[in-house]
Amino acid sequence: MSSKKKVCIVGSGNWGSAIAKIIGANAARLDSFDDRVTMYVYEEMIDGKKLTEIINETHENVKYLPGHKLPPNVVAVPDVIDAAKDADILVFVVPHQFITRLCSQLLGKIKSDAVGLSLIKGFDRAEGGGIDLISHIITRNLKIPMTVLMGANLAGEVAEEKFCETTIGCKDKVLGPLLHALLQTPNFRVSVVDDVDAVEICGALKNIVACGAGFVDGLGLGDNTKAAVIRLGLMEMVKFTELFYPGAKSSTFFESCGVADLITTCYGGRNRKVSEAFVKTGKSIKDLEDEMLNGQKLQGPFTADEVNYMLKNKNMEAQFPLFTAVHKICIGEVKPQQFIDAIREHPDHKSKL
Ligand SMILES: NC(=O)C1=CN([C@@H]2O[C@H](COP(=O)(O)OP(=O)(O)OC[C@H]3O[C@@H](n4cnc5c(N)ncnc54)[C@H](O)[C@@H]3O)[C@@H](O)[C@H]2O)C=CC1
Ligand SMILES: O=C(CO)COP(=O)(O)O
Repeated sequence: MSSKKKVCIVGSGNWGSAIAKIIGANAARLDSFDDRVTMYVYEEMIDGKKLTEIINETHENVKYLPGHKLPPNVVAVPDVIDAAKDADILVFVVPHQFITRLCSQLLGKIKSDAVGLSLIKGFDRAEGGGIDLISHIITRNLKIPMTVLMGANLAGEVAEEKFCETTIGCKDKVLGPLLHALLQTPNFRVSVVDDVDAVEICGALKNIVACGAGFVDGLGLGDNTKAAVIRLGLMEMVKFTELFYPGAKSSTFFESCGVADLITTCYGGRNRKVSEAFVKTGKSIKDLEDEMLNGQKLQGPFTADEVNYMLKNKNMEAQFPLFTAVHKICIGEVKPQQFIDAIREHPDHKSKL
């Protein structure tokens, strides 16, 4: 890598724009980074004008993070290859359903010694009936080493610079401090751990639990019920990680990427909000996503589907009743009113004497 690292943010949605505020300001402030940060923007027209032009003229992503100025050194680029080709550090932050296509566009077009940081929460289906981590997909497709950043980070609050924490998963002792410097601010406190896969798995799975929390709210059940759903969801997250990714550290669940992200998403996230409306209105998740999120994308229902694909193939649905119920409710196979019945006999309720 060259001495001043060039950074490209691949994505410009709600979280992509919030993190661009931090990365842009730190890159301008710190000698280790090139001032100019490119941001790949999936082009769309807003009131007859290109979103990239609006961002470059007003320094505001008026669609996905209105009301917040991006640093002027963050440059919106509509072509992902132009945005990424010179970068030493690629920060991936698109809804997970778009990553495979983006990788195929970038293949062979980026620096061979570039490194990646994924902020993407989700999985994809793998051949053979399992699932793939998004960072593994990127490494396999682009042949670059990957790190991840996950945490209790609702984008709007991060953009407002309210105090919070986050977790970077990185095994490399040189790269870890560099990424820490690129991301940390007085109000965005970064811990770096080496349990990379577990950090990412936490970030993906909590979105399924958040849908369950939304069902609880839609059904008018109380805080105790939501706490039970959060706890049972956490137990399933731990079991899933232990079974399918052995070697993960239990301490990772106590980082921001674990229990803290689970809590914030189950109270303030989009998956919770849309799942509540799903119960109250009877409309489909897709229609509600379109109506309520102005182009932002839900990750929870897709993630529940991907996880269920694997659990079903392994005949293990019964061991994960909460993940399974959330999926079946999202696809309309089970009524939301049956959610509590689905977790009433949870395997975690057996006597532990
Ligand atoms: N929003 C949040 O509070 C947080 C989100 N995340 C994660 O970050 C990732 C990205 O989320 P957000 O930035 O919030 O995105 P978002 O939910 O705002 O999604 C909209 C973005 O998707 C882009 N898009 C739409 N169609 C596309 C296509 N065909 N190809 C490529 N891009 C397309 C849009 O241009 C826009 O940039 C997700 O995995 C999410 O779970 C993580 C932490 C916080
Ligand atoms: O991941 C998030 C907060 O850390 C955002 O969650 P939602 O996608 O449910 O808004």
